Amino acid sequence: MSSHGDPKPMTSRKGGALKGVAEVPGDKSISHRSLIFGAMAVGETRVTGLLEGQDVLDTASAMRAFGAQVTREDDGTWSIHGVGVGGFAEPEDVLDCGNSGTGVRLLMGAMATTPISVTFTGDASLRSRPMARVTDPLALFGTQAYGRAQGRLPMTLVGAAQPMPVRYATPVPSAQVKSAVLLAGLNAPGETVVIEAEATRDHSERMLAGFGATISTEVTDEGRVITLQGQPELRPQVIAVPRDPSSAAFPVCAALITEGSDVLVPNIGLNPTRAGLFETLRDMGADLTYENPREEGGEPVADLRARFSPNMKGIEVPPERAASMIDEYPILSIVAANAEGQTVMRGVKELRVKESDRIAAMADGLRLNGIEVEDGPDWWIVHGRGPGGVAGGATVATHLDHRIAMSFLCAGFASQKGITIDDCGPIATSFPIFEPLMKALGARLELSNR
Ligand SMILES: O=C(O)C1=C[C@@H](OP(=O)(O)O)[C@@H](O)[C@H](O)C1
Ligand SMILES: C=C(OP(=O)(O)O)C(=O)O
Repeated sequence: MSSHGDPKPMTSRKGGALKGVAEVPGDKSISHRSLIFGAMAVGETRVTGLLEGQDVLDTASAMRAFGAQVTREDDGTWSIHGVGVGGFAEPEDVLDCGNSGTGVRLLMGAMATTPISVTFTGDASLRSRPMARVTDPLALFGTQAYGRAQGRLPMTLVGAAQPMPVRYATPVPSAQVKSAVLLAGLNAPGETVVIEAEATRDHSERMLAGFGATISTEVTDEGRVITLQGQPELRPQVIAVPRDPSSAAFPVCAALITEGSDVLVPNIGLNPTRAGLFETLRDMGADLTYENPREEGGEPVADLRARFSPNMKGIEVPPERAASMIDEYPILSIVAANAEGQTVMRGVKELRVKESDRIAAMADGLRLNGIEVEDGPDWWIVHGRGPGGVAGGATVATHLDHRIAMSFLCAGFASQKGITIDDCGPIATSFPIFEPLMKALGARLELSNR
């Protein structure tokens, strides 16, 4: 939904320690994929723990527009009656994917090899993001795309009537691009191959195998070579969505920087393609432990315990770790501001094409609140001032970006004068219970008057 209400400024302030158990919502990436793969299976897929954030709800609406039956039961279980690979109907209206890059790019892939026309749009943030990274490889299947200049939404895609399978090496490290090509490959005869030089989150590969597709990954000199056999019949699944490590990052990091804190964040997936932030925090000297480590649904899972860590040191984040923590750099930079010394983040130009230019948005907000930041096209350096070193006192522009909003609210808990963000509305895209969850830990958050 691109209709976004009036901006809602919010202020966070230093209160007491954060304490308690933080039960964060379901994983956003796995939630989108549960709905999309469920809609492409034949029969009923049942999903528990689905993230009911706006991004995922917009994908649910899109699946209904494609002809799948998607319902939510009173106990919170979601039921998807799929139409099968190649079975999508042509939506009668424009598909509004709201704020969600994952939603729009995966949906483009999913319809690209079915002969229907679909027009996609989104909010002001999504309309400014690059789509050619997806429509270029989809053109190899025979899909046509007509959008605004520089491949911007709104954009109409005409699915290929006689798709050819594709072999494609992704030029950017992006699970969205990889997944779009694999989804398109589902309805192309023969083998579709995606090659990625750097490993990105592998939820599509794992879930497609679970739905009965023939898919394999081989690690070669070129990188990861993923091969999918086209035109499978996908079998419906029962899916328990694990909790989102990208959402867990907020209570974890808030606890590390807020004096006296001790927070348990149970049941977080530690898939190595997602867990880079937690390794980085431990490298900085964070008191972050993995309790009760176990396997669930084939994924490593643990309860994260984060305690106030007054001795954290800035580090050079290994660039090869970037893809496994790409959404976590904004909150990492807040931890970096509360650590001693420089934190250097390189190889992160993808941050410039997220919901906002995240390097610019974080650098601007940190500088306004008393922290020195240097930045270049694909790198930035935060000069930490140690525990409690963020002065605060300024209002930060969040640019329709949920992660910028949550990061600065967490910064406020450990700041001297508090921090105001111009709009907390976008938080509902990925973490609709952020405010009550943080307040239950003892955080001071209040809607501010304009
Ligand atoms: O595939 C996914 O579910 C996602 C992939 C990442 O985007 P890119 O593929 O653009 O890096 C990430 O930033 C996004 O939040 C979710
Ligand atoms: C980049 C993100 O999401 P998307 O690309 O789906 O909008 C995110 O959630 O941080």
